[in-house]
Amino acid sequence: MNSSSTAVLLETVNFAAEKHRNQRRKDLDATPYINHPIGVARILSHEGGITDIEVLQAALLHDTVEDTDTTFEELESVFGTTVARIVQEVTDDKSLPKEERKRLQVVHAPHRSHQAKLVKLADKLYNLRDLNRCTPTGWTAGRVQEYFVWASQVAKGLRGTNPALEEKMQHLFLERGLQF
Ligand SMILES: Nc1nc2c(ncn2[C@@H]2O[C@H](COP(=O)(O)OP(=O)(O)O)[C@@H](OP(=O)(O)OP(=O)(O)O)[C@H]2O)c(=O)[nH]1
Ligand SMILES: [Mn+2]
Repeated sequence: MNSSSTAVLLETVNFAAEKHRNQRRKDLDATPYINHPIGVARILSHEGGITDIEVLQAALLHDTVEDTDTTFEELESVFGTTVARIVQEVTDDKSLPKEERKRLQVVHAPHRSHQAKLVKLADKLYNLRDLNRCTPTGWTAGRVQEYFVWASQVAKGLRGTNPALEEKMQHLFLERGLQF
């Protein structure tokens, strides 16, 4: 990594950390939310072998618009059109009912760009591992299994994107008796 990409990644992770500063994960420890986007970017780099800096930046920023006051215009002006576009592709429309948002993820997944599919794949892999690590507060075992079933439907539309990540995901689905 050259010195300018190091600086770019630090700017990006700092932006995401400030945006998510008041958010916590749903686990018992109330882990800082920023652990999730950092972990998603780390899966892409460390496990997926991804070096495309705009994909790694989009991974760090992927929940900022969905879950904080960040706008796409803001992302575009700070990080450029490609990063903003990838984040936009992986952002749910929170004005829609939850069932519809979940349905649209399944429908849209196969049509996303390669860069957006990478971020989606790593996002799901992180969240599935997190569910195996501990059950979010208020979730039943049935709700956890339902999330795995739905994630497997989304992940089917992401096949052919990154063999290493897909193989790891496949193991998680097989453990739950699901096809991928
Ligand atoms: N497994 C897990 N997930 C947690 C935890 N804390 C927060 N989340 C977030 O919750 C979302 C999954 O929960 P759901 O009930 O299905 O979705 P919702 O938050 O949109 O209502 C994920 O959002 P997302 O990243 O936007 O992904 P997606 O599921 O919407 O694709 C995930 O990052 C936690 O402790 N464990
Ligand atoms: Mn996420």
